[in-house]
Amino acid sequence: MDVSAQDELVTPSEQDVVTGVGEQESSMDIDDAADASHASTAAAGEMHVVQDATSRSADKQKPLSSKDVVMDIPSSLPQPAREIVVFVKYLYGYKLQLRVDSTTNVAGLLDIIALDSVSSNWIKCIGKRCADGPTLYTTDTWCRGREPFAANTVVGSIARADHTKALDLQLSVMTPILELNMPTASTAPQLDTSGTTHAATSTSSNTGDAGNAGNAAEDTLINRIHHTISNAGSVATPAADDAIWLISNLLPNACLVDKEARVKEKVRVLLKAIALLFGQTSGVVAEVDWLRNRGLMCDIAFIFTTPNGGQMIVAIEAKRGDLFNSGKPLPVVKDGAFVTNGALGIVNSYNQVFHYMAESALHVAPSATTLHVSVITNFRQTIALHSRIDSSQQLATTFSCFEDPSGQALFVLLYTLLNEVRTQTHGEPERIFVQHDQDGELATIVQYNEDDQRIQNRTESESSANDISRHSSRNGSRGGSRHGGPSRSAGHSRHPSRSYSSGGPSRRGGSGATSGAGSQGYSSNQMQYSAAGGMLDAESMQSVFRAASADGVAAQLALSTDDLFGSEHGAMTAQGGSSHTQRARPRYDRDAQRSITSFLHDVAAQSLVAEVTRQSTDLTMVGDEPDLQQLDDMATQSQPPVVADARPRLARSIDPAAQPGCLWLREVPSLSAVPEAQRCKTVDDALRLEPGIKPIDIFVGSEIGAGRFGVVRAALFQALPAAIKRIVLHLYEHNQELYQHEVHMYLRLRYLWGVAVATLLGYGMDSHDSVSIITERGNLSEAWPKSDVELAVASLKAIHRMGILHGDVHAKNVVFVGKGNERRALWIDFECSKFGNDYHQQQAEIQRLRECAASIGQRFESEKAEAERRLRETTLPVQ
Ligand SMILES: Nc1ncnc2c1ncn2[C@@H]1O[C@H](COP(=O)(O)OP(=O)(O)OP(=O)(O)O)[C@@H](O)[C@H]1O
Repeated sequence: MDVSAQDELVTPSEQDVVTGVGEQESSMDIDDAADASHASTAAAGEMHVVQDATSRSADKQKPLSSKDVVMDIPSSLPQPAREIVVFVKYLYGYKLQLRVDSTTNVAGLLDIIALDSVSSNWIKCIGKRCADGPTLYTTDTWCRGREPFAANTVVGSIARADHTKALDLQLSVMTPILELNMPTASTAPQLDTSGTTHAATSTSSNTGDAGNAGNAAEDTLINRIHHTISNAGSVATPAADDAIWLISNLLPNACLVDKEARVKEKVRVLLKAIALLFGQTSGVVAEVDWLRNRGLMCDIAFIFTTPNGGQMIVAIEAKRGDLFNSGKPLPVVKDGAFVTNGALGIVNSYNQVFHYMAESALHVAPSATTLHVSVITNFRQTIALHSRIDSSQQLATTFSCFEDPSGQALFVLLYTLLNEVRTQTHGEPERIFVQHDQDGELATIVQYNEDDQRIQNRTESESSANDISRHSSRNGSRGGSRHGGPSRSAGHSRHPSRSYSSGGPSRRGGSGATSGAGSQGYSSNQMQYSAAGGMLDAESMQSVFRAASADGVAAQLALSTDDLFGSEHGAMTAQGGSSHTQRARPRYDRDAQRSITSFLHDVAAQSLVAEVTRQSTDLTMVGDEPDLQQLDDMATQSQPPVVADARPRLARSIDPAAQPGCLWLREVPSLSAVPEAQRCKTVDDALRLEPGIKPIDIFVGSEIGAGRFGVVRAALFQALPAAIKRIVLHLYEHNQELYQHEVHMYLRLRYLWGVAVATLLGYGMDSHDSVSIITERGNLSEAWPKSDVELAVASLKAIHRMGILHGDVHAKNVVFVGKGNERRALWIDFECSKFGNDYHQQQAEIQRLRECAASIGQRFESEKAEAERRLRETTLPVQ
C-alpha cells in the first residue's frame, strides 16, 4: 500500500532531496547534496516568495494580500501570530496564501484569513484566545457574554473546521515550553551524581573529578537537557492544549466535513489528536496475526515510542472488548514494555501511521458499523496529559479514570507510579484502593488511615461495591491466574482508583448507549467510576484492570461510526451535567500549567518517574521474581500488601539471554532462504515488502567510518545530516541482538538526544537481510582539547545518570556537533552498553575516556609538531 501520505507535510527541501536523488546508495558527497538541497529550497522558495529580512523590509508598506505563501515563519513574529500561521497552513493545506512579515500582527493575520472564503471559526478561536489570554480553553468562561462565541456555538462551529489538518501540526513549530516554563540559566536546577538537585549558582558544589571547565560543561549540558526534556513531545505547548481541548470537547462534533471518508476521517482525526498529545514520531505497524499471537485481538495496531519515554499502542478493533479479552493474561504489555517483536513494519511519522491505520481500518472492517480505537500507553506522557486535563485535581486520584466525550474513553495509570507521584507531590500515598483478582472479578474497596491501618471496606458507593462483592463471591474469587499467567493480585490491590462513588453521569458499557446524568441503576456486572463519570461493564473493567496490572496505562477510545460524535454525546456535553465533561475540559491556566510542568521538569520528579519506570521496564533488571503462590496468598489476606510489596511484581526477572522486548524486528530468514526473485535490491523493493515504510527522505552518501558491523555512511535524513549504520544480519550470528540492543539503548536515552547522545533519527529493516540505525551526524574530535574532553565527560555522566554504562568508551564513539557555546559531545555506538549504576564502573569509564582523549591529543600534538618541523625543513632556504 502506498502510504506516502498525500498530506504529508514536506518542505521543498525535503522533497528535493527525495525526488532529486532517489537512489539509496550513491557516492555523491553528502554536503554537496545538502547544499543542493538548500539551493533547490531557495529556488522553490522563489516561486513562493520566501520572506527574508530584506524583502520583508522592502515589502513593509505593501498591504498583505492573499497571493503570497508563507515559506517560513519569521522568528520576529509575535507568538500568537506564529501559531496562527501554523494553524492556517495546516487548516488550509497551503491553499490559503498569505504573507507574514515583521509588520504583521495578529489582527492583520486574522483579517487576511477572514477574507478567505473558507475562513474558519477555528481561526476565530485563535483570535479570541489571543485577545482574551489564557482562558480560551475554559470554554464557558471564555464564551460567557462574548457573542457570537457562546459555548455551544463554539463547539459546533469549530467542529466545522477541518480538524484533520488543524491537528496535523508539526511539533517543531510549536511554542517551545522554554518560553513559558524553562528555568533561567541562573535558576535551573542541577543534578549531581546522586540525582539530587542544586541551585544552578552553586556550580562549585558539583562533582569533583571535572574541574571548573567540567562543571561549566556540565552546567551547560544540564540546561540543554532541561531544554530537551522541555521540548520533547508537545506536553505543554499551546498546540497540545488545543489537542486536549479538541479531544475532550470537540470530537463529539468533529469530523463531519468528509462524509465520504467516515471512519477513515474519524480515526484519523482522533489519532492525530492523540499523536499530538503524545508527540510520538515513530512506531511500528502490527497486524492481525502478530496481534493474535499476543492475545491482542484487534484488527490493526501501531506501537509508538514517544519522545517522552513511553510506549503506546494504538489499536483498532471492530468488536469492542476483543482487545483485552482473548483469555491471555498479559496481552501485549510484557514486563512493562510492549512486546513488538514480529510486528510488521516501521513508520516514521504519524502522518504515515494515520494513513496506514485509516486505510487498514477501512480495509479490515469495511462494513463494520463500529470501530474501536484503543490507546494503550504507559508512563509519563499520560501523566502529563491527565494532570493537564484536570490540573485542579490531585494527581493520583484524577488519573484513575477518564471518559472521553464519546463516553467510552478510559485512562488507567500505573498505580505504583501514581502513588509515587502522589507521595512526591502531596506528601502521602493513595489511601483508598480497589482490590480485585487478576480477572477483575473481585473488587472491594479498602481505605487506609495514615498509619496504613485498614479503616474501611467500602466507599460511599456501597451498592456498587456490594454488587462487586456479591459478584466476586459468587465467582469464588481467589488469587492466581486462571490462564496460567503470573498473578496480578498483589499489584491490583493498590489500584489507584479510589473513587468508586455515585454522582457522575452514568454511561453503560458498549458503544452508543448513554444513561441520564446521575443514574444510579447499576446492574451487578456494572461499576461506576465517578472520577470518569462513566460506567463500564464488568468485561471492560476486567480489561482495564488487566491492562493496568501489566503496568501500563490503558485508554480506550471507542468510536461508533453510527453515532460516533452524534447528538447524544453533544447533548451530554451541552447539558453541563456531566462532571466528567467538566473535569475533562482542559484549563489553559498558566499557573496550573506551570505547576504541572514544573513538576514534570523538576529533576527530582523526573528521576522518580524514571526510577519507577525503570523498575517496571528495565530489561536488565533481574529482580527477585516473587513467589507467585506467595503473591496469591498475599492477595487473599485481609490486609493488602504495602505499595512496596507490589514492586517486585513490577521488577521483573527475565532470561538474560532474552532479547529486548520493546523493539521491532521481524524474524529474518537467512538470505539463502529467500528466493532470488524476492530479495530486496532497492528501496522500492523493500517498500513493496514493507508497506508501512515510506521512502523516508533518506539519501545515503560516502563512507565516514567503520566498525564491526561494517561501514557507516554519511546520509541526509529528511535534510538533516545523518550517519547510517547498516547491519547485514546474516553476517554474524548475534547481529540481530546487537542491533536490537543498540536501538533499545538509544531509545532509553532519548532524553539525551542531541545533548549527550546522538539523536536516533530512524532505525529498522531496509531489506530482507539488513537493518539500519540512522543517527544524527557529528564529527570526531581531532585534537581532543581539554574543552572537548570535558564536554565528552559531561555527556558520559549524563548517560550514567540515566542508569546506563556505555560499555565501549572510546574517543571514536564520541562525535561533536555545533560550534562555540553550542558545541556538544554526543555519544554513539551503544551496542555494548548496559544498565548499571555502579559508581566504580562509571568512574572507570570516565577515566578511560580521559586516557583515550589524552593519548589522541598527545599524538595529534606530536604529529602536528612533526608536520611543522617537516614544513620548516622543506621551506628553509638551501645553503
Ligand atoms: N553519528 C555519527 N556521526 C559521525 N560519525 C559516525 C556516527 N556514527 C558512526 N560514525 C562513525 O562510524 C564509526 C563506526 O560507528 P559505530 O561505532 O557506531 O559502528 P560499529 O560497527 O558499532 O563500531 P564498533 O565496532 O566500534 O562497535 C564511528 O567510529 C564513527 O567514526
